[in-house]
Amino acid sequence: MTTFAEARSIILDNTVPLGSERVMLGQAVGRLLAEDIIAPWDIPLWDNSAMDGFAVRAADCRPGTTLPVTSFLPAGGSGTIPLAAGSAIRIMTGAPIPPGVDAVIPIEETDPADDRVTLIGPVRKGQHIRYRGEDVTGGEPVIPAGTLIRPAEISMLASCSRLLVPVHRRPRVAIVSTGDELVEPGEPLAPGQIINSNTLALAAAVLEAEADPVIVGIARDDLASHREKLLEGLQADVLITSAGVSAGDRDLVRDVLEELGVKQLFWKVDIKPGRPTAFGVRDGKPVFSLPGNPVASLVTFELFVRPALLRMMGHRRVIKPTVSALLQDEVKKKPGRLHFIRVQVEKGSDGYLIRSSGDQNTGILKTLVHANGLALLPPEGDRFPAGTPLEVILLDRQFEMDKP
Ligand SMILES: Nc1nc2c(c(=O)[nH]1)N[C@H]1C(S)=C(S)[C@@H](COP(=O)(O)OP(=O)(O)OC[C@H]3O[C@@H](n4cnc5c(N)ncnc54)[C@H](O)[C@@H]3O)O[C@H]1N2
Ligand code: MOO
Repeated sequence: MTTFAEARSIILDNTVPLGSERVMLGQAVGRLLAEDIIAPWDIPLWDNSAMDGFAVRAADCRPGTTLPVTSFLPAGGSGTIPLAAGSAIRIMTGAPIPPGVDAVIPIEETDPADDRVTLIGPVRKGQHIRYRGEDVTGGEPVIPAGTLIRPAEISMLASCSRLLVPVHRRPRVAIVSTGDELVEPGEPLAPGQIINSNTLALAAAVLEAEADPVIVGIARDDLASHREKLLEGLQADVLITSAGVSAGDRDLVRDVLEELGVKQLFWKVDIKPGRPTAFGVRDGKPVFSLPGNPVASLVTFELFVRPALLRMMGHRRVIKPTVSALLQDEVKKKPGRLHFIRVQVEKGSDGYLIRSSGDQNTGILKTLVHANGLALLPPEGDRFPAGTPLEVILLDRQFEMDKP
């Protein structure tokens, strides 16, 4: 059987970043830059004042000197009128430095009157001037391809007037749930039927990974319905199916995917939950077949699908790091498989502490609701006493935030 590490490397060996598209600057946050950005000009574009105050020639200035104020230069003023020797120009932060000026005196360091100003302290040549190009030189690479665009990158792109930003495409991720027993949430439930929670849960997981979910609907347990829905799903960049991948008589997913040209690269991974997971490709498109149990389907999304989506969006770091945490109460399992148990993580004074969030049966969804981490129980062990250090995947980091 495929090990967890093998499964993950098969998946990542078969996913590549999608091509690029151009998006409006205002929509680019959270995307991954697809090209290097080169500054088209110097930033700032001209010498300008760093303070509200007076533009002067340092050589004219001594403590106690009074200079006539000849004009006023607001930010956005053109700053082309030269400073006459022995005078001062009232200047605002951001206004261009007029010819002849070599220092700016902040208003607090002066004694201003209507049309003149008296200086209080000494003035150093060059003080409070922001020089052209001191931040960025035109032609300089300012943001490399592959960078996650945050508000800081938006600010730099705006300063370069890049209104259309080249970013990696977000994968469109088709979701097909399978099973005759499924009814959509809100519909009346006949005996034996179950509510299709996986479609919306997986769509939410896709959204949380910042990709675009495409809900295809439910494939019923017959070949025609499977063919129709799976073929529709294969039009997207990624296909995720839910259920119908274990050993049941009606588990048609893998057969129909094969018929539709999907090459299966593994089926069954040596983990719990999530053993029946299958993965394949069709013309380079990844196809994930996740188990139907709601817990197994979300855990396998976290372990296998999310890293692949991140890679497709251009992320270079795609695997959540694990943290080490001390188990607070004993847990047991059957030896043999790697288990991912749902745990509650908290921060103690000496590091992370974990305890099981409840019944670890794959059918128990509540335990996932109450969990904020998945702890790895190594295959060989069967008893993990309190105090055992375990690796934990943090599902969310809310618990690390401080309360006001
Ligand atoms: N003989 C074997 N039986 C099973 C095996 C096995 O290896 N041999 N594996 C078990 C494991 S582990 C899991 S997990 C499940 C996964 O099976 P499938 O992926 O084929 O899923 P189903 O059997 O169709 O459904 C399992 C379970 O999940 C519920 N389900 C299905 N779809 C949805 C949905 N969209 N929303 C909510 N819940 C859903 C379904 O009703 C079943 O209760 O197989 C074991 N059996
Ligand atoms: O592995 Mo199944 O995925 O236990 O529920």
